[in-house]
Amino acid sequence: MFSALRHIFRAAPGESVLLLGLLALGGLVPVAVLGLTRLLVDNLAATLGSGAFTPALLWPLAGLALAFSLDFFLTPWVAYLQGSVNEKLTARVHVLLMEKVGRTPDLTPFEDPSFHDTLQVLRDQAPYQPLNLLVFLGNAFRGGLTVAGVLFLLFTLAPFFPLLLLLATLPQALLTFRLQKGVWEALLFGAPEARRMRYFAEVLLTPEAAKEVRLFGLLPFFRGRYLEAFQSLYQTLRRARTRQALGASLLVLLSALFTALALFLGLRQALLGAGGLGSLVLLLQSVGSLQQNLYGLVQDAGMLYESLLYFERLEGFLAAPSAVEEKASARPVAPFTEIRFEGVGFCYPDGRRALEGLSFALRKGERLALVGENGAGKTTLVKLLLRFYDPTEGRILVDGVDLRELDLKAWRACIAAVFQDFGRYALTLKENILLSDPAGPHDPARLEEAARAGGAWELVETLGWEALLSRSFGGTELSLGQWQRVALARAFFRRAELLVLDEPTASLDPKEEAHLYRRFAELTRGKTMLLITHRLGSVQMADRILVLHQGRLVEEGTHEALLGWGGIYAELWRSQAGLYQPG
Ligand SMILES: Nc1ncnc2c1ncn2[C@@H]1O[C@H](COP(=O)(O)OP(=O)(O)OP(=O)(O)O)[C@@H](O)[C@H]1O
Repeated sequence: MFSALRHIFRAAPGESVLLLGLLALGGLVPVAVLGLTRLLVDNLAATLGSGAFTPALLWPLAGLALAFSLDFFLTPWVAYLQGSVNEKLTARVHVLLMEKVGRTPDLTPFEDPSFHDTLQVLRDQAPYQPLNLLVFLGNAFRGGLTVAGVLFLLFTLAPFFPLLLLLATLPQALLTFRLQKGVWEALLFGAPEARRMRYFAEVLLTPEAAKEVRLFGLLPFFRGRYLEAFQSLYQTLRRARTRQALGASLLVLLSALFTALALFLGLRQALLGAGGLGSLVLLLQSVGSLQQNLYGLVQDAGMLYESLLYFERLEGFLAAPSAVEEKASARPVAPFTEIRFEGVGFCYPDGRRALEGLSFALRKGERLALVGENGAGKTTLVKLLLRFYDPTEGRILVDGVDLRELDLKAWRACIAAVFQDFGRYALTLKENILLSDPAGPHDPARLEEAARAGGAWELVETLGWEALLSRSFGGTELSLGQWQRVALARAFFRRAELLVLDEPTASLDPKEEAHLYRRFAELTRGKTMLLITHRLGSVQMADRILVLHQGRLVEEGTHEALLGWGGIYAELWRSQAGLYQPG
């Protein structure tokens, strides 16, 4: 509760306080109406037949008129403030999620299905759970004040009235609380299905798979998968909701019984002549008002509970520790002379082994190529070097210091990379390049140098720096090879000591690829480079080649030495060279 309130106040401090004030005022209006009605009726009974409008009648009447108009006046302003606080609160929740996920230094959470599930639920419900919290918290607060005020008025008639009416509603309140929890848990429990539903819908609704969907006629397949997941989630939710509705209906009987008893006792008291006429009117009105307000309160409290659970879940998610620890006393990073892998092994969180007993050194200024079949562990090695994961065995030393001891941000600042699945951002061409160093400086000469290095200068000349690279936002769409040039330019724009290129030319045409590799010596002057590629023609320019096979380092040497060795590299080379031989 406290954490949810903290979020509300942090999101919109002034508006939340104002909202609370208006709600309190709104909560007291029905109590004032009841009290004034009683006064009016009692005073009317005393002056009945005189025909005179005495101040004793006019004051309560004016009070009533004021109370009714206050109620009308408050409604739009409460809605205004609720809307405004909700927008700010929703944005705050999204920013907190983005910050948490964006600041997590490693990729481990993405391996965990429960991380995706929780994130999905938190994102899906972000547009309405904060609003629910506000509305139901507001209603519960206002309803609570009304109920307390009415109970107090009833208490002045006889102490057993409030007691009976509480008995009529309390069990229902408790049951609603318990069952609401069931619905929420079912929703969370059902989250993997919800995530699958979203995925199957996205396959059909987004452009990524649009070509295959049409060519292979995949609509029935993915629609079917979507409906299967929906049925499974729906059954779980329906069971929980049925239990809730049945339980609440049964308790209505109990509630009716106690209310009837209270009414009977009230009438009996009036018949026996205890209290004035105003007291009888107060009792009759209070029963209706209490019924309505208490039932509303119970409903609101149940919904409020669900929202509070949402915020509890959000807090847990935000507080979850990361697998890659950033040391408070991290060592600063100086330009390195050697990176050494020492008996490095790695298993992914699902237990899959990707690397084993890997030992080698990468020296400053060296151009090292990594080759190996699909799944040999090349990309995993890069992920460890960038500390997206920590090795599960052995260590990586930078000039003798364990990578885990180094300041992570400063370490990453030394590295530029083109990943296999490089980013394609719906931003301008210029922004797509300068993203590798968003803090700048972004002088035109530096940008041009990077664009030329990556082979993207032609694009700049044709489209212009400010061209928006996204069809869905009304801009231009690039071909995959053009996107790869932009990704290369981005990597070259970063002032980095170490350049990591994972299949950097996979989508380039042969002319551009050859052009790039011919200029490599110039482009990587003064830098250390790690190149992963299946195109063995291009690794000849590397100073040294490492061959990985099933996660192990099996061969190491220059192109000529490895060819002479006659091992896996020579075999890969021969099979690739064979593709270009006639016959
Ligand atoms: N996130 C992951 N979770 C579990 N296993 C993974 C994950 N990523 C990769 N692997 C497994 O680790 C092994 C090494 O994968 P890696 O991506 O490093 O290979 P690679 O040599 O880069 O392959 P390719 O040439 O196809 O890019 C593979 O068996 C792969 O299935």
